[in-house]
Amino acid sequence: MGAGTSKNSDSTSHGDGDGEERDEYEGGGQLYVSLKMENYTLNADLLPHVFGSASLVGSWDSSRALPLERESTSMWQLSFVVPPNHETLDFKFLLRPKDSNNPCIIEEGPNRILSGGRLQGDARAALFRLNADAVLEYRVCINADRISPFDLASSWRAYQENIHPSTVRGILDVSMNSETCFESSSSANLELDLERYVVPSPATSATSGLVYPANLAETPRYISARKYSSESDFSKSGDTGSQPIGPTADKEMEVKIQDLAKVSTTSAAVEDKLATTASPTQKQESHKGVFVDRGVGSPRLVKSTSAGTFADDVKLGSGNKTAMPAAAGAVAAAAVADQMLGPKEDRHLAIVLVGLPARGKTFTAAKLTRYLRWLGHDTKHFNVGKYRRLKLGTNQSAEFFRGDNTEGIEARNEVAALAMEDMISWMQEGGQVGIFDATNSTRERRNMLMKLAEGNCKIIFLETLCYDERIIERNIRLKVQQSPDYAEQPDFEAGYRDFKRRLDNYEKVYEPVEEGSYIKMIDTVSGNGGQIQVNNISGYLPGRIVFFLVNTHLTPRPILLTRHGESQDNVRARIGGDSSLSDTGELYAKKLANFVEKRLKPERAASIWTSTLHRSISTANHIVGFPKVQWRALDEINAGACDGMTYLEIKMDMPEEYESREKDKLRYRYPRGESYLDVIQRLEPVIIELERQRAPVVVISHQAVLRALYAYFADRPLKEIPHIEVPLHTIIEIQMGVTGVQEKRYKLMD
Ligand SMILES: Nc1ncnc2c1ncn2[C@@H]1O[C@H](COP(=O)(O)OP(=O)(O)O)[C@@H](O)[C@H]1O
Ligand SMILES: O=P(O)(O)OC[C@H]1O[C@@](CO)(OP(=O)(O)O)[C@@H](O)[C@@H]1O
Repeated sequence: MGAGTSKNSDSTSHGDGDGEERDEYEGGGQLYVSLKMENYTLNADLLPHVFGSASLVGSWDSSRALPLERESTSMWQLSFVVPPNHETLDFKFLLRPKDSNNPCIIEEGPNRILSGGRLQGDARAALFRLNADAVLEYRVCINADRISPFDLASSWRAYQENIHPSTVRGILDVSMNSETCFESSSSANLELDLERYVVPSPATSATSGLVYPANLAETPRYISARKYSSESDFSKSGDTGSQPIGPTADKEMEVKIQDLAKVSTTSAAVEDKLATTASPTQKQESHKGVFVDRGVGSPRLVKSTSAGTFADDVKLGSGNKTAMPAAAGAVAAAAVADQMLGPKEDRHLAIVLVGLPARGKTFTAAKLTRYLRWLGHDTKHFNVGKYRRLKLGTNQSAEFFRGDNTEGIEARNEVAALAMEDMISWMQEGGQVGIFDATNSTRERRNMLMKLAEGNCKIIFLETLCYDERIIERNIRLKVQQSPDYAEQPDFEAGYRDFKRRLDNYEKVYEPVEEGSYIKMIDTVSGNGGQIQVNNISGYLPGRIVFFLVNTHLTPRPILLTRHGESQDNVRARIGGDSSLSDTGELYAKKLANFVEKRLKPERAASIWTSTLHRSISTANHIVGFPKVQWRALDEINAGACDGMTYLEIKMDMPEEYESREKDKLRYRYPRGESYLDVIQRLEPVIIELERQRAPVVVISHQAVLRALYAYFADRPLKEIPHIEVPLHTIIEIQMGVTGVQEKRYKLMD
């Protein structure tokens, strides 16, 4: 943190403290409430919560109580900030059973009262009556610290210590203005109805939340466009155009999909074609389940046809199938690091999902694919369900999935082998990471896959386990709604019953992964953090994948992306620089503050992230009540020798530079500056942090940076990034949720 201008707070924990400094921070102070509960007799089924009189803690509605987060095996904690002029806060702890059918258990005794920033009474224990004979006791520790905005920012900084935000020109790198610091001019005031400002999102917007992610996975090779019939997955998902729907939909696949309206071939022809794609050997071996206990990372991997030279291998994004481009020597360092420096077997990596149905495998596969592609790793998602539907149709009942249905097992193994063969062929052409998405729930199936992969790629199993019945129930319902398997089942309840039976069939034969290299995600979406277990994982890319998975979760929250208000340099059409806002930009800053206040009011906590440049920091100036964090990583693309010039000046004075950039804007690096690929690499920690945050975040940054960030959420290919439209004075709201990402745009100024 910058200059230590904070005043020390007077702790009022447990009602201690004389309160003489009560008014010290009035008008500027905050009350930082920190709650801890400790109990050594582990009862994982009861989750500590707090509820009380303020809406922040649910207005005495136990269903809206705030959960405490697990800090260690025995300790739970929660911190929140109460506005400076808060009224008395009455609250109580409660234990919420994991099984929602059981009632909450509210602590015994009177309400706890926090008044004028002081806690009344000294109850250091919370007693919960489980039944007539049993009482569960938690040790509690409550701190209510009146602190200056600077202290609050400082504690925020401590919490964020792994972010390394920078300090610039004496401005605190983390700050918080707690009171309105601008006169609300009528022109800056927003109408209360935010919907008025909604503008349409582009056709390529972030819509994964609306599309079942399996539909966006790879389509089997060798199916010529003619072979698509109206029975295919694409027609099920509502696509009738010449391209599959959704942002990632098979953009680079060899098969071009024609206008479905013009295609008359039947699904039988597709089946027929699919049936002939498996090699005879593969067909014979597909379900034998020969046990190949070879672990992973077979030295034979280097035999892959594409494992020849580095230049042959490197493909930045899935668009460029040639060797390294000449464009100004630009290279996405991380995208090639493992290929150049890492172990050879990392060149082709298969992440093989394992798990019962409705455990988030396809969701996780799609998300991981998006992340790795964005980083520049050539990655494809192979969904065996999609292969099955294309080969066998969508109307397989639960019986088909019985563990003793030999025909069903054979058919399922066959489509799995087909998908695996496609994946390996693609890797041999230079593909780097294949995400193989199926239940793969028996050892026999996994052995078959390991055998197919032998000498071709390294396999890491990624098992998703979930023991939270409420989440499983929610997932089942989502699946019945979303999966093409039930697209033709008009009766939801009938679909639901069938899916439950399918699940039972899988459960009977399920064998958790214990072999080879694996990552297990255990209850990672239950809200308590869950666990990630890893076994025999090494290498650059696997490490990165684990780190990504550790940080992602499903807590719904919005991420608001906006450029700074118009700057003086924008008016003069000069790039880069560090100018202040124009009058129009100032007005936007005020409107933005209004917008943020209105939009995020219902949210419990949020933070504002800016770059370290004036125009970004000033755009956040009027936003009050939320911590602000400056990130150097959010600074605009560094235009190096061209900084401060207009595009016309560059064209006239540095024509070669201008032309190089025109030719390959993604890879072009300004002399002594950056390329878009450089920007993407430096934004990776920002993406991880955005994934990790559970509260809303407002990112006020710059055109190039926002193009890169937006591309991650909207799953846009690398090559499109420098051309994505990110207009001034527009807010792109990315809603992260249990079905994926959705986008909404607001334009605040005409
Ligand atoms: N790690 C996870 N554990 C449990 N549920 C998850 C996880 N990740 C995502 N989900 C939820 O599971 C829902 C269904 O996921 P899906 O990927 O279709 O399941 P599967 O492929 O395992 O059948 C998703 O919409 C998401 O809300
Ligand atoms: O990559 P291009 O299309 O040049 O866009 C990036 C440019 O956008 C600008 C405006 O022209 O960003 P900013 O949002 O910071 O104002 C320049 O500073 C920056 O160099």
